[in-house]
Amino acid sequence: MGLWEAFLNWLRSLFFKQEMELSLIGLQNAGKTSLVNVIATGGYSEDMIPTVGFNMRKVTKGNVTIKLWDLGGQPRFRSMWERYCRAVSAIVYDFVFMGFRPIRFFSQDSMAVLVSDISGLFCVIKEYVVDAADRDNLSISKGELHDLLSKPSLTGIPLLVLGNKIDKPEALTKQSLTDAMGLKSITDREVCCYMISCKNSTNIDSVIEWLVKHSRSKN
Ligand SMILES: Nc1nc2c(ncn2[C@@H]2O[C@H](COP(=O)(O)OP(=O)(O)OP(=O)(O)O)[C@@H](O)[C@H]2O)c(=O)[nH]1
Ligand SMILES: [Mg+2]
Repeated sequence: MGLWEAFLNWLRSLFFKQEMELSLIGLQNAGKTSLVNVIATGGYSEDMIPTVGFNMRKVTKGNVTIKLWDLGGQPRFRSMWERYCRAVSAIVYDFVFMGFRPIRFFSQDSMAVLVSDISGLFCVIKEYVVDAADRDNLSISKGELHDLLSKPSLTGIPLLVLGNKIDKPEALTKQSLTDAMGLKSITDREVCCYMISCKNSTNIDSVIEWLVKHSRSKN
């Protein structure tokens, strides 16, 4: 960035403070709190405590202040997702890719692992990964997102879908994620998808850029 441009940005920041409010949702263990940490401080830890209820954190990037609602992903906290998504500038839906290398139906089996996180019965459902029943669970997972988006209170709110943990070899491709979650069928709002790794800070810049772009003027 040239000196002149930096000066202009500084001048702009004095007069045009931007702010945005963001809800981070997704299944337990998806990496939501890790993403908040990476955005806020660049720090990453393997040793995380599941979020109970929610945490709120304010992060400032340039002249943009981002208020992040980091919601718990465990089943008992999911009923509050809608409440915390109302009136925010954008929804970020965070996915986890983990588990085992499936034998068949690569993307679906991987997503079935994701579904197992919804149920909170990871060990039990893990055994169904290559079973046809898991494909039913995949549609439940997809249903979670589409169900949330169908709430009238969330009409038109832009959606950023993040496929996290792409550092893992079993991670889905962006195309598989898009297909598996039926993202193409969402036509009533802006939808964007990035594949990220909090661990390696992959594509975190793009996420921040998207957030800053979607912030709104305070004055
Ligand atoms: N390999 C890998 N692990 C990650 C990544 N991001 C997060 N994790 C790990 O995933 C686990 C869960 O991360 P959290 O950030 O606590 O997940 P969460 O979505 O906040 O979970 P809840 O608060 O229960 O909803 C931790 O062990 C993290 O270290 C990543 O990019 N790659
Ligand atoms: Mg958390």
